[in-house]
Amino acid sequence: MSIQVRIGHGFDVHAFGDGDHLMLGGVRVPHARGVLAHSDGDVALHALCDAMLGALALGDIGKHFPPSDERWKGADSRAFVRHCDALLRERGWRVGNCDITVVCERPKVGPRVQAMREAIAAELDIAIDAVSVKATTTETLGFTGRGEGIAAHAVCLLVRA
Ligand SMILES: Nc1ccn([C@@H]2O[C@H](COP(=O)(O)O)[C@@H](O)[C@H]2O)c(=O)n1
Ligand SMILES: C[C@@]1(CO)OP(=O)(O)OP(=O)(O)OC[C@H]1O
Repeated sequence: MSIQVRIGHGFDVHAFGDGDHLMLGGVRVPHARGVLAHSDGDVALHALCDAMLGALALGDIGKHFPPSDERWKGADSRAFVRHCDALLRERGWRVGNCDITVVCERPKVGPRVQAMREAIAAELDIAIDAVSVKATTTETLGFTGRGEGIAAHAVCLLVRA
């Protein structure tokens, strides 16, 4: 009998830099800082991509979208998610559910969670109740606690498409 589920994990970090907004979970979030990144720096979607790729041992986001490639400069990270989803689907899989945790002191993520879930569910063409987005601070500890950057963890379960 063939395996019917696969699991993947992803983790990403971006340092804060100049700017007036973040892209987070495919949603524009006004903020006093931006992030330093080659693409739009959407840490939540980058972690999700790594979880999707990891579930099928397809490498990581940097392998598929090298930072040395000018095509990805300022890229909308939703395109990375779509590409990863296409890779899964052409192999007979889709995301069954995913769970993302954003780690930062600011901005407050809670008010934008629903919009992020909707954006991600739309990209993956799955039900919104299969997409979880959560947030936590690190109680002022570490680089996130000092407000130097933002991190995200993601896990996803793949099921047969
Ligand atoms: N950037 C963040 C961080 C946290 N939240 C919400 O606040 C709750 C409490 O956070 P703790 O780190 O003290 O556990 C958390 O459960 C989140 O709902 C947030 O919205 N944005
Ligand atoms: C997304 C890519 C695209 O070039 O660059 P960044 O936006 O810097 O993001 P990172 O999380 O470091 O992943 C590496 C790259 O694939």
